[in-house]
Amino acid sequence: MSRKEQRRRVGILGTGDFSRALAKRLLFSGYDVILGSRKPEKKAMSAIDQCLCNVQFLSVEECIKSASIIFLAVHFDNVKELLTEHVVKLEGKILIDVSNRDRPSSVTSNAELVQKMVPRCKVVKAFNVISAYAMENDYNSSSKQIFISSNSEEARDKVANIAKDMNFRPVDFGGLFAARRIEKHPLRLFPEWRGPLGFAVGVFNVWLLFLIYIYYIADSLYKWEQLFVKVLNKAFCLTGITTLSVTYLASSFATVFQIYYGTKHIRFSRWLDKWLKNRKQLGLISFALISIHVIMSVLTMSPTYFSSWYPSTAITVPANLTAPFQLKQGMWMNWKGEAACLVGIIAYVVLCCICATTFPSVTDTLNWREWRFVQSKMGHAALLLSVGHVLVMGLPEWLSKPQIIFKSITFMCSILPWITLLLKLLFSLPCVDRYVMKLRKGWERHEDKCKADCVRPVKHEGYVAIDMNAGKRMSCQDACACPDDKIPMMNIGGSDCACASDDLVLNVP
Ligand SMILES: NC(=O)C1=CN([C@@H]2O[C@H](COP(=O)(O)OP(=O)(O)OC[C@H]3O[C@@H](n4cnc5c(N)ncnc54)[C@H](OP(=O)(O)O)[C@@H]3O)[C@@H](O)[C@H]2O)C=CC1
Ligand SMILES: [Fe+3]
Repeated sequence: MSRKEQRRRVGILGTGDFSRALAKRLLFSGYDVILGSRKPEKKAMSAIDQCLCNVQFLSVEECIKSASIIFLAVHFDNVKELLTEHVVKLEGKILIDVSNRDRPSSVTSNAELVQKMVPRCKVVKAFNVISAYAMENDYNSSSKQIFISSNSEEARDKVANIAKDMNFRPVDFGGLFAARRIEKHPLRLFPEWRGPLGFAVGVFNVWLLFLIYIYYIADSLYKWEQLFVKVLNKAFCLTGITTLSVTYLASSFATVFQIYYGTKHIRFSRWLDKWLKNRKQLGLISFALISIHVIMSVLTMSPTYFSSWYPSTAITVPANLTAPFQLKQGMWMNWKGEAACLVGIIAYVVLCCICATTFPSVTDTLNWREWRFVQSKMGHAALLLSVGHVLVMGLPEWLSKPQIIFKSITFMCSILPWITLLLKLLFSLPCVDRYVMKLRKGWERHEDKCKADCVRPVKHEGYVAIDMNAGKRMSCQDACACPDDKIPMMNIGGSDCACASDDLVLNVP
C-alpha cells in the first residue's frame, strides 16, 4: 500500500447513526474507511446504505491495528468497556472523541476522561458539534465550524486537514482542556438571547400595566375588547422603542466608563460587558416588536382607531330636514397622520437595512468602517426617526395639555430615547470625540503619574513590576492602588495584578 493511501485511511469504532454518516462523508471526501465493530460478522452496511458497500468491516482490534487515525463513535458510557482491552494497541495513535454529554461540566470533559483511559494515545476532541443528519446530507457546509482540541499539535493539524477535506471549517481551540467548552456547545439553548428576551418581556409588562392604568383605571378611555389590538399595539410600540434606545445606550455607558477611568484597559463591569455583548439581540428584538406594531397599525388604519389622524367622523343632520340630504366626508388623513406615517415608514425602512446587515452573508461583504456606519450612524438615525414619529403624534397634546404630560404615553416613551440621543450628541462633539479616540488608541490619563510612581525594575515569581509596557496593558490606576510599602506588579500574561512587599522581591536585575 502506498504511503498516500495509508495517510488517507481512517478507522471508525462503532457502527451507529453517527458512525455511518461519518463513514459516508469520509468516503466521499476521498478517504479509505474501516469500521470497527464488536460483531463485524453480523453487520451488512450495504443493506442499510449502498454508498457504504466500499467500507471494510473489521473487529475493533483489527480496525485499531489498521489505521493510525481512529474516530471513537460510541456513547461515552461504553467507551471504557470498549477501550480497556486495546490500551496498548492504541499507543501513539490519534483517537478522535466525537461524544457529547447530557449535561455540561466545567470540571472535566469526556475527551479528558478518554485521555486518562489511554494516556499514550493522542486524544482529539472534534466533530461533536455536527449532527449525524448534517454530516450525511449537508454537503454545502463550508461555513459549518468544527471545533478541535488536543494536547498534541500534530494531531490537531491532522484532524483539521480531515475536516477541511470534508468541507468543514476547522477551528483550533488548543489543548484538550478546551474540550469542556466544545462539549458545552451542543447543549446550549440560545444563551445569548435569554437576558435580552427577559428584559423585553419585563419592559413590555411594565408598559402594559401603565397603559391599563391610564386607559382603564384612571380613565375609561377604551373598552376592554380593545385590549387585544388597540392597547397591545401601543405596548409593542413602547417596548420596541425602549429596547431600541437600550441597544444604543450601551455604547454611551461604555464611553462614560472609559472617560471616568481614563483608560480603555480596564475591563468593563460584568453587567456592562453583558449589555454590550447583547446589543445585537436587543436590536433584533426591538425590530421584531416594531414590526408587530407596524402590522397591527396597518391592519387597523381607520378613522375609528386613529381618530386624531383623520378629520372628525361626526355628521351633523339638520333638524328641519325635509329633502334628501347629502353630506360629503373627507376621509383623508390630516397633517399629523400623514407626517407620523412618513417618519414612521422611513424609520422602519432604515431599521430593516440595519437588520439586513446582521445576516452573515451581508456582514461578510462589509468592511469595518461600513459596518460601524450601519450599526452606529444608521442605528442612531433610526432611533431619531422613531422619536420623530412619536413626537409628531405627541407634541400637539403636550402643548395643549401640559398638566397631564406624565400621563401621555408619547412623552413617557420618549424620555429614554432622548437621553440616548443626547449622550450620543455629547460624545460626538469634536472635543469629546477627540479625547475618546485618544483613549481608544491606548493613551491613559494616569500614564505620566505611573511613569513616576510605578516603574521599579524588579521581578518576582512570574510577576513583573509595572513598567511602561505593562502599564499600557493594564490600568495604571489599579496598579498604583497598592499601599506605599508594596510594589505594584502584574503577571507575565498581563491579566493579573499583585502588590508585593520589598522583601518578597527575588531578583533585582
Ligand atoms: N447521532 C448524532 O447525531 C451525533 C452523535 N454524536 C456522538 O457520537 C457517538 C455515537 O452516537 P450514535 O452513532 O448516534 O450512537 P448509536 O447508539 O447509534 O451507535 C453507537 C455504536 O456504538 C457501538 N458500541 C460499542 N460499544 C457499545 C456498547 N457497550 N453498547 C452499545 N453500543 C456499543 C455500537 O456499534 P457495534 O455494535 O458495531 O459495536 C453502536 O452502534 C455518541 O458519543 C454521540 O454522542 C455526536 C454528534 C452527533
Ligand atoms: Fe407608531
